[in-house]
Amino acid sequence: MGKRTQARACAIIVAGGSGTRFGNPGGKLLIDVAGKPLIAWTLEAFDAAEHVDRIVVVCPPEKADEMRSLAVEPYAISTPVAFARSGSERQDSTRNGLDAAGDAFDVVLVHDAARPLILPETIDAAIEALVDADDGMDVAPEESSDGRLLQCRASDDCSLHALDGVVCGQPAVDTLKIIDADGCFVETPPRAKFWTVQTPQVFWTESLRRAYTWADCVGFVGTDDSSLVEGMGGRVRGFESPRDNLKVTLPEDLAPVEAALRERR
Ligand SMILES: Nc1ccn([C@@H]2O[C@H](COP(=O)(O)OP(=O)(O)OP(=O)(O)O)[C@@H](O)[C@H]2O)c(=O)n1
Ligand SMILES: C[C@](O)(CO)[C@H](O)COP(=O)(O)O
Repeated sequence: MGKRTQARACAIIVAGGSGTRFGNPGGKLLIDVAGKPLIAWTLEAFDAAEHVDRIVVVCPPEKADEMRSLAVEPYAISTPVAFARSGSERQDSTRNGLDAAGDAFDVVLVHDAARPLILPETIDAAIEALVDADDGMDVAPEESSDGRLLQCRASDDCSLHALDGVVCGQPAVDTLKIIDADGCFVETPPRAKFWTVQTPQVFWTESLRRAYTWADCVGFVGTDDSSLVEGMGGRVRGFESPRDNLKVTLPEDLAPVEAALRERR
């Protein structure tokens, strides 16, 4: 039984990047931000989320002890935390985290360790949005316009759920441009067709597993996990969440993140 829903949920916190664009030699996830290691803020948010039953931190094996002693143990995190080995691409890290999650969880959430402003209530609400989408669902077979199966009744190859995943993000607010090889603008597509998305990205475990199997078969590499589920023909919806869920990517990202965390304290 989950802490509050009937769905058991495991959070996969991907923390295996090198932080090249941030530029700190030891990486960015253990730097002090508003009095705590950056990743400790992220872990505390998942610990405080009522629906998260387990946390898997995916990082280089030689960093796991340091992460545990600096960012887990000092913060009295009560949700069980396990560690898994990261891979060379983010997608490899998620795959390893998914393997480490095991078979006991109905739902998995993939979250960038580098997004410490995530709120427990956003995490819980995103899980509820996925689970509640099944209420009163019609599981009649449904096909997309190009004939891919989106949803069906009982079969090994398709989901019994209304949605395969929900992804935190927002409808785009800026005007978007398509560029040519010289970097010149060639088109301004209608903004209403776009969302910008972040993490957490929440999936039924079996849907994300099938998506990773599909991606391995066809050699698909995406910049987020949702793109694998979309690619296999799954149904994913955006979950509108606070805009301040910034990823610490560049050095200048630190000041607004630190200010927001200090204000929360
Ligand atoms: N092989 C990788 C690459 C990235 N990540 C994680 O994915 C998240 C998003 O990546 P990003 O913030 O872009 O981090 P880095 O890959 O570390 O940054 P850079 O590209 O500048 O090296 C981060 O929490 C990062 O640790 C990961 O677990 N494994
Ligand atoms: C998954 C992600 O956070 C969605 O916005 C993002 O794509 C990861 O960042 P990266 O720079 O592509 O690793």
